[in-house]
Amino acid sequence: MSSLLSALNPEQREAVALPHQSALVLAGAGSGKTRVLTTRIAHLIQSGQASPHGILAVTFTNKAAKEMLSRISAMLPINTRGMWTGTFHGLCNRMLRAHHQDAGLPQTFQILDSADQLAVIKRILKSLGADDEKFPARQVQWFINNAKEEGLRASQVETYDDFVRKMVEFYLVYEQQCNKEGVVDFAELLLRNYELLHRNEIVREHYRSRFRHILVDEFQDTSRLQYKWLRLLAGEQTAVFAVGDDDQSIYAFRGANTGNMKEFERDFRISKIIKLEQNYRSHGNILDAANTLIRNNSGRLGKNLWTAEGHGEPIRVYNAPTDFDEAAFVVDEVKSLRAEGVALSQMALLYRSNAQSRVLEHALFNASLPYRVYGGMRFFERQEIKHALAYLRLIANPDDDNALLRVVNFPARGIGMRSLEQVQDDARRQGGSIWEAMLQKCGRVPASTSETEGNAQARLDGSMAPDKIKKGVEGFVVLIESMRRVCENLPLPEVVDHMLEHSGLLGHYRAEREGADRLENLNELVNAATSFVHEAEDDSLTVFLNHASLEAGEHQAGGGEDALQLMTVHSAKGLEFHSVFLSGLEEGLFPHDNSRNEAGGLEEERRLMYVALTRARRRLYLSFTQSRMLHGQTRYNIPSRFLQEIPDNLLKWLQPVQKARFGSQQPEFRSSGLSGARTQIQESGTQDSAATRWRVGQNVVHAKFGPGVIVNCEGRGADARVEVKFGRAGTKWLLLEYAKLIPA
Ligand SMILES: Nc1ncnc2c1ncn2[C@@H]1O[C@H](COP(=O)(O)OP(=O)(O)OP(=O)(O)O)[C@@H](O)[C@H]1O
Ligand SMILES: [Mg+2]
Repeated sequence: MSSLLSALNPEQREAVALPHQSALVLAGAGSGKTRVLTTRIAHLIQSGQASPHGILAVTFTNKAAKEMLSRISAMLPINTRGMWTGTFHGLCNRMLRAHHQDAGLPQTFQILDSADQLAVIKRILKSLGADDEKFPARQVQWFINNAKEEGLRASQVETYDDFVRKMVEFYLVYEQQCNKEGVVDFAELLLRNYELLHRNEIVREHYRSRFRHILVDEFQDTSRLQYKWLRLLAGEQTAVFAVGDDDQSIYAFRGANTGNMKEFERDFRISKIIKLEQNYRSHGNILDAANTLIRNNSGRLGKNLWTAEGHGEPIRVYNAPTDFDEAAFVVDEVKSLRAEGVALSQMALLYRSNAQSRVLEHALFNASLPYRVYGGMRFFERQEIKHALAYLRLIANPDDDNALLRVVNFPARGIGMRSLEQVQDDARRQGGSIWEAMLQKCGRVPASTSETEGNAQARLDGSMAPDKIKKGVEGFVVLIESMRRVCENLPLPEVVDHMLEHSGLLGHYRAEREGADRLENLNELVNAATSFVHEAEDDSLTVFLNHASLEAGEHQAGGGEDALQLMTVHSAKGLEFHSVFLSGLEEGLFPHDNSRNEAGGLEEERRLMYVALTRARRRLYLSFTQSRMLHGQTRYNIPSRFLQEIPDNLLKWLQPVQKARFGSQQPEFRSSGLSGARTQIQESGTQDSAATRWRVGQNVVHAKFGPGVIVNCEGRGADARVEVKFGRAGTKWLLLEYAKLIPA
C-alpha cells in the first residue's frame, strides 16, 4: 500500500482509491472529508491516473485552495501549477480570461464589486428618469442578481406585471451598459461562464476532456447555478468527487441548496454514498455535545460520529454577569492556556455576529494579547464604522479634510466629482480647509482676502458657483452645522446616536439587502461610546476619537506573529483549533433574532452551532452573559436554547452564580447546571436597594443626562444599578458606582 493510503482508515482509503467514477462522500465534521479529497488528488497523480493538468478542485475560500496545494506538494514532489484549484468565482474568472473573446468580453475585463455594481445601476436609473421611490437602486440590484443566480437574462425573465416589466427594462439596460464598458459583476462571472460552456461546444468539449477529475469540497453549500455549472463542465468521462455534510449547510440564506445533494445522486448515478463515521478531530465530550445537539434538526440525511479518543475534558461553561466579564474571562483563560504551552494561533474566539467582536477586541487590546480577525475586519476598521467615525470627527472638527472627503457624498447626496474638485481647488488656493471653502461657496462666510478679486466678487454674487454645486454643498454644510449645534450639549452616546440617524448612515444600511451586519456594528458603536463614558476620565468626543484610532491602528498582529484567531462562526467552516471559545450564547444572539422570520431559520442556526462546536479539538468553552449592552442600553438575556440541548453531564460550570443578583424579571441560574437555567425564575423580586439611599420614584440629577426620576432599582454593592427616566435623554440603566447621581 502506498504511504498516502496507509495514513487513512479503511473507509477513507476506499474513497481515495475509488476507480474512475463519480462519488459522494457524506460525512460529519472532522471525519476527514477534506483530507480524503486532498489525498485523492495526490493519489490520482502518484498512481498515474491523472496529471495535475487534468484536475479541477473547488474549495470554499481562496485560502483553502492555497492550503490544499501546499498539502499536495508536501505529499508529492510535483509541480501543481497546471491544476485548477479555487472557489467557483475564481475558477470562472480564470476560464473567462482564457476565452474572453468567445465569452464576448474584452481581454482586460474588470470585475465590479457590489458597491461598484450599485453605482452603475444608480447611474442608469437616473439616466432613464426612473422614480427612485418606486424603484430603489438596491432593489433593482437585488432583482438583477437574483435573476442571474437563476440563470436568467433580462430577455428570459417572465414579466407578469408592470413592476416586473420595469425591472426587466432596467436589467436590460444594465446588461447593455456592462457590455459596453466591458465589466462583469460577481453573479455575471458564473452566469457568463455557464453560458459560454452551454453555447460553445468547442470550449465545452475542450474542458470536458481536459478535466477528467473534478473534486468539490463543502458541497452542501453550492448554489443552484454553481451546481448547473458543474453539471455542464462534467462530461461523460469526468468523475466528480463531491464531499459534504448536510448538517453543516449554513448558506441557505445566500441561495445554497442542499437539494443539490439529492440531484447529484441522481444526475451522476451515484450507487452508494460513502460515509465516514470516525472523527479524528475532537475528544468525545465535544463530539457527544455536537451529535446530541444536531439530532434536534429534522430532515437530516442521518449519520453519526464516534471517536477512538477518550472523553477528554468536560466542556466549560461560563455564565458571565455582563459582556465585559465575559471578555475578561476569555482573556484570563487565554493567558493560562498560553502558559500551559498552547500557541495563540491554536485558539479561536468565535461569535455569531461581527458586532460582538468589539468588546472582545477591546479586552484583548487592553491585555496586549495579539489577535487577528480572520476573514473579516477588526471592528474599528470596518467600512461603516470608519464612515461613522468620519462624521464624528467632523462634529469635533469640520476642518478635518480626510474625514470630510470620506463622507461628503456618503450616503450619496448629489455632490459630484466636479463640485468636489472645485471646492478642493478653492481650498488649496486659499490655503484653508475644504470645509472653509464650502462655507464660502454657499455664502456662509465672506470669501477670504487671499482670493483673487474676481473670484471674491464672483463668490459674493454667487454667479461662479453653478446652482447645482451650491445646492449639493449647501445641503452638506447645513447637515454638519446642525449636527454640531445639536451635539454640543449631548452626552457622548447620544452624539453617536444623533449622528447615526441624521447623517443618513442608518437609513443607507437599512435599505441595503445585506446591511444587517453593518447596522449591528453601527449600533455597537453606541455601546462603545457608552462604555467609554463609564471608563474614561475625560469622556469628550475628541478623546473618544483618539481611543478609536488607537484601537484601530496598531495592535493587529503582524503576519508571522503568533496570534489569537477571532472570527464569526460562518468563517470558521472547515477549520480546527486546539481550543475554542464560543461566546454570546444567548437567545436573540445565537440563535439570531433574524432567524425567527425565516422558514427553517432556526434549523440553520442549529447547524451553525454544530459547525461552531466541532471546530474544537481538545477544549471548548461556551459562554453567555446575563446582561449585554445593546444600543447603549443594558439588555437582560436568557441563555441560548442550544445550551440546553447539550447534555448536562458533558458540561462543567465554571462559576456558581450569586443568587438575588437580579430583580424580579431576570432569570436566575443554578450553579449546578442548566436545568436551573431552564426553569428557575426568581419569584420574589427582592431588592436590596432599600439599604441604599435610592428608591423608585425619587428625583435625581445626572451630570450629563440632566434631571430624571428613578423607575427601577436592582443589584447590590458594586453591581447596584438604577433605571432612570430622564426628561431629555430617555430611559437608561445606570451603574450607581459610576453614574454619580445627585438627589434632586
Ligand atoms: N485517518 C486519519 N488519521 C489521523 N488523522 C486524521 C485522519 N483523517 C483525518 N484526520 C485529521 O482529522 C482532522 C479533521 O479532518 P478534516 O479537516 O479533513 O475533516 P472534515 O471532514 O473535512 O471536517 P469539516 O467537516 O469540519 O470540514 C484533521 O486534522 C485531519 O488531519
Ligand atoms: Mg473539511
